Amino acid sequence: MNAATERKTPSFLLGATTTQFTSLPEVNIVLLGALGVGKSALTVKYITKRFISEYDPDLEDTYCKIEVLDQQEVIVRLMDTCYKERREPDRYLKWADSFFVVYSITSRPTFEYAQKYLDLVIQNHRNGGNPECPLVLIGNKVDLERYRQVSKLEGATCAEKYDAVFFETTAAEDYDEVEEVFHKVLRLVLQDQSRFLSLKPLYIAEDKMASNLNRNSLPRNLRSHIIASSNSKLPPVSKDRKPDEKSFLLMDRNPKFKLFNKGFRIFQS
Ligand SMILES: Nc1nc2c(ncn2[C@@H]2O[C@H](COP(=O)(O)OP(=O)(O)OP(=O)(O)O)[C@@H](O)[C@H]2O)c(=O)[nH]1
Repeated sequence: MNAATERKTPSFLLGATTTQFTSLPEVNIVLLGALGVGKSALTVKYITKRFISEYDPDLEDTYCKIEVLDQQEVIVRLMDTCYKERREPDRYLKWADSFFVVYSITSRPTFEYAQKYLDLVIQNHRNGGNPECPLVLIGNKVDLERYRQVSKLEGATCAEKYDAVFFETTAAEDYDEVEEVFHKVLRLVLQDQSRFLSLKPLYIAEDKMASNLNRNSLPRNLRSHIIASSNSKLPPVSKDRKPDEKSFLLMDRNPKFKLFNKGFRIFQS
């Protein structure tokens, strides 16, 4: 594949590995939250501008999109976790550059559940995770205002407690709102990455890089800028993942991917 064709790759790639885009900045986002809060809906809305109404709650998927943000192309990967993920959090805790903890404003239990995820991420920060990694609390389903159980103030107060960025949004309506949430967070992550690069310029000859550079001494979100390895780009796979759900591993070999393997029904918004 030459450089010209590389740029023609579709802007949304289900679970793509992205060896061909290694010069672009990359941001990995993990979506966490209780069953049915809208993690998949927000993911698919951001990737495709469409709203899903059906889903398989037992599946985890990773999506990739080449985003143009402030005239700069950025590789954005989203890991849409399933509720079983709290059983083996290390996989996504190490992979993420930002965490979206989602609850539904129509369900107080999901708000309480969200706080368990916030605790988990904070704990990870304390145990050596990147404390600059933006933590984002999202109250979803604001289109269902009449069923609201969690006030905006409660959401904002909770976010403040965890030093998280707070948004209320809906996957069911305007795409621009969802896009804005992602863009704000991407800017935060990218600012952090560029701050690090400006502090620690790397003057390492390319041929010596792989042997001399201690990849683990860099923040996790910068490692992929230094060493291009297709396997390092793959998100770790949940042990709960069903054996036949390997679409994201197959992506490099089959660019004519199926759009979704969750059996989503998609409606144009
Ligand atoms: N009205 C409304 N419905 C939503 C919204 N987001 C998601 N839904 C619906 O809520 C249900 C659950 O959404 P999902 O996106 O599958 O939720 P999830 O958090 O991924 O759930 P799991 O995969 O089970 O963890 C689906 O029927 C969605 O169509 C929203 O913003 N507004």
